[in-house]
Amino acid sequence: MKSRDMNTDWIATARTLSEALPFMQRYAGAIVVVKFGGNAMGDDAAMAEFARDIVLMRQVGINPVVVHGGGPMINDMLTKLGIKSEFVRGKRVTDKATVQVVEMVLTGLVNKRIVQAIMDEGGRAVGLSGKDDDLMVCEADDPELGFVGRPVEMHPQVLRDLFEAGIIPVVAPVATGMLPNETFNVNGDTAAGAIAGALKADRLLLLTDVSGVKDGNGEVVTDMTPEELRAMIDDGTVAGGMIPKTETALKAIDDGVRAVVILDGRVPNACLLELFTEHGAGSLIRPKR
Ligand SMILES: Nc1ncnc2c1ncn2[C@@H]1O[C@H](COP(=O)(O)OP(=O)(O)O)[C@@H](O)[C@H]1O
Ligand SMILES: CC(=O)N[C@@H](CCC(=O)OP(=O)(O)O)C(=O)O
Repeated sequence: MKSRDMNTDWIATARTLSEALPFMQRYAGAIVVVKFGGNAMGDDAAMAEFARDIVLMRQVGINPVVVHGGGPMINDMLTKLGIKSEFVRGKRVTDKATVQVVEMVLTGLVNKRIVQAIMDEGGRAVGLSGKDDDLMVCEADDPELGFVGRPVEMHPQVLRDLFEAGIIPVVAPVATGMLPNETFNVNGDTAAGAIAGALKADRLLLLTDVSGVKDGNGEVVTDMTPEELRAMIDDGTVAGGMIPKTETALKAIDDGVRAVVILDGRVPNACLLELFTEHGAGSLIRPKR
């Protein structure tokens, strides 16, 4: 197995290592689900850095699960194939031809790129989709959206088995249905939330291409309750791709996830900054204590 020296740049970003250690101890044994959005992925160097963070999380005793997106990569392939695509409320309208491309791109190109990056950084990763071991079973979300799935049944034991074996699961948001041969395209945020909820995860980190949830003045709200976030969705402050993300956050908290963070995945060491520093990163959503 290939192995590289552990990168410790983030320690320079964290104020001191002594600041990070208590957080590392606090999170030992924790389940952290990380949604890695297509817009947050960046180039090979950024991918390697993300993978290094995930491997470091595992090395300090966290059980990370990576759930990825890949919207821009699906767009590229659909364009090459001359298939038009549109989004309604942040979700891709998905016909039969589109769902085939989605499965091909997400479970093939994108999933394996992330698995390989984690392996290159000295971790152990296994890629799967919602179809594997029936991890995520869906039904149609909305007739207007075609083969877009809403998770209705989760079987997360396969993820616990992988934790036990020291393996980092990397999940593509493609799912099976209740009927034979059904395939559903699931929004990556929705899939990450369903997985985090099924595992009652300690943290759900939603990595995206903005620094957090912004208020009407464009300022990132660093700490909010589910009720405050609901109000921002209802008054239209939250729009586009941020809608499924924030709806996911609210549902995940309802399902028993302790806290959700929406943060900029393009920032170096974003996950480590959030988990292992006092100030954290992005927008933290958690119930009032
Ligand atoms: N209130 C808001 N705060 C932050 N971003 C918002 C807000 N409302 C809409 N957005 C948009 O949501 C986008 C994030 O969603 P999306 O592009 O689907 O991300 P990803 O590909 O990472 O899942 C941001 O780039 C931004 O343009
Ligand atoms: C139903 C739906 O919209 N599915 C998404 C799945 C990928 C995804 O969520 O990618 P990002 O996280 O990069 O946006 C899509 O087809 O684009």
